[in-house]
Amino acid sequence: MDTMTFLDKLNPQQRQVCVNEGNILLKACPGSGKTRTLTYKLAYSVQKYITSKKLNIAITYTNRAADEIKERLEKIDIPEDKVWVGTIHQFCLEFIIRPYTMYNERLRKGYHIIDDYVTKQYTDEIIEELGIDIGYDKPFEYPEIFEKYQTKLLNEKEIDFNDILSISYDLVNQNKFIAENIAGIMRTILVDEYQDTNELQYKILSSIVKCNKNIQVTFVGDTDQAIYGGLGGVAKTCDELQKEFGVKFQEKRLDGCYRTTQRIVDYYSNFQLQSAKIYAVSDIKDEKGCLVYDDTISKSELFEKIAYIVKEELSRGIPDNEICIIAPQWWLLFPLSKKIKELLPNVKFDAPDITPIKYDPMNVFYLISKLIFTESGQKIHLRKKIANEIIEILTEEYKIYLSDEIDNYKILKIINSISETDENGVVYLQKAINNFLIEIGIDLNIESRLQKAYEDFILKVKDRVKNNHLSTDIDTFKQCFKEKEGVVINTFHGVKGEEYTTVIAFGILNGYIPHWDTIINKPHYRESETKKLLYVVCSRAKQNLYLFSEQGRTTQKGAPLTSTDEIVAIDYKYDDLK
Ligand SMILES: Nc1ncnc2c1ncn2[C@@H]1O[C@H](COP(=O)(O)OP(=O)(O)OP(=O)(O)O)[C@@H](O)[C@H]1O
Repeated sequence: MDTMTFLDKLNPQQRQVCVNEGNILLKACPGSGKTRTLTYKLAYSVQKYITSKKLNIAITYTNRAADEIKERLEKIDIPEDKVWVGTIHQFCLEFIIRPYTMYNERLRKGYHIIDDYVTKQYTDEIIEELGIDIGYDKPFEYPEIFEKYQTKLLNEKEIDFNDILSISYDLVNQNKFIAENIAGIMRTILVDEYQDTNELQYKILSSIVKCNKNIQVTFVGDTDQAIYGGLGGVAKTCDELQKEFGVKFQEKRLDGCYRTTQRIVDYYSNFQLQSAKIYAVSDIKDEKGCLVYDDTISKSELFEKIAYIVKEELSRGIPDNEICIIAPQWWLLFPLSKKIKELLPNVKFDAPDITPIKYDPMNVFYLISKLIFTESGQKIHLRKKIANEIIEILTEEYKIYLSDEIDNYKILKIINSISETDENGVVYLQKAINNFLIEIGIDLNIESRLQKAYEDFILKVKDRVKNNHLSTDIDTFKQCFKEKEGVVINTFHGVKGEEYTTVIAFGILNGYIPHWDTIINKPHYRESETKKLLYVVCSRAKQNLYLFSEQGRTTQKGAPLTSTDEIVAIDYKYDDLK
């Protein structure tokens, strides 16, 4: 697509941000087109410097957001070799850790990345060994737990997600040539949801930018949506960014909300911390839609009511992927997911975390599984990329020697020749992975680190199947890798940045939102944290919003949970729930 054609799809303020050559801090309200602008800015930079080999980088907070931007870029036909889109952890792995492994003592002899599942396994073991009761505290608030955990990782040659950041920072900070090399291949760095960026992430990026002040940096976000403060997210000001990066930043804003009706905007403005009036500018701005809050429904009736709402919305012509059901935590969604599938057997559901295999593109067994469970004749380009990634992880991270004849072609040939031998997905997965490894010349009995990672992976799959009462047929496994489709079931945090015609949220109870940890340990942040999360939740809806503080849930000791104070405090004339 020609450059001008896609810029036409932006308003003048958004277009200005796209064509601006300086560094920008863009702050704006939900639905104002921040992600749209960032995507087009990326596309604009590619088109403007079409003959340049330099890369245009977009850093997103989640894998889902990265996929969304990639899809949008695909639609406007942007050459993919000029852009890179992914999370900060993927950025660090791809541009810093993998190419410069030999410059880090800890990584040099091989390493592998563990996820939060293994971290929890380790911390649970350590807590038991130490015999301490941590209550609602986070394990790493106890230095003795943290120390033992670190020793465990060192012994196992493992690194976790935090290590990815700290090792990356050490690499770019202690070896100027690494930062210079990376800076030399980049043209732009755009960061979405910047309010959730932590100090270390800013430092990694600034170490690179300081080596090439021609890199154009853009931070995009909304401080009212800063829901990861607990994980160290900091929304820096323009001055702070200038100090950190050593270059000038201009602050820019976008006005108007393209997503939502004015009624919903006015409602979620009750949770806004900064008082700036938001105007709906979409075609549906004057629609009444539906705005329901119910704090009388009992827990036992809730799932049937939600199923009824979904059915009604579908019958009114709302597409399934325009409806989402959300709750503060995954464990609240497992029983909902099971029940609603029974109640609405003909409706498709997309529950990204209620699947046997967790999305984890940095895990070699996830990548092998993806090749095993997806069609061999489709998306050949992507399959080749995954095969290359598998070779890279095995040789670079696990330091396994593969014979010269193992290339992406051979990997795909082996995977494609594996036939379905078992109806049980878990058994088939194990057999297929083992066959594959034998065929490429890897003996798990010799490669102990790979064997441990394999066992962790299979254990996690089994746990997920058991805990979520999932079916083990092969189709359930194939489903994990299908394109997103159906009514979305996700957490409040998981739908950040997304939008749906109808949002159905439940579990709005003191103890869940705000979480006990906030109520007990950080009471002074209680109001702001709760309001920010409710602001994010309600601003996902384009037209219809159903909120529930169901009755009948209790604490572990049996005390009833009450409706979240911050929503009860709102004086609003809601629609009746039919
Ligand atoms: N200029 C525009 N014309 C028409 N639609 C627009 C325009 N700008 C944005 N939109 C649409 O408005 C919706 C919200 O845009 P986007 O997701 O980029 O907002 P955002 O500011 O990133 O929101 P959030 O802060 O909630 O993540 C999208 O459907 C987008 O396509």
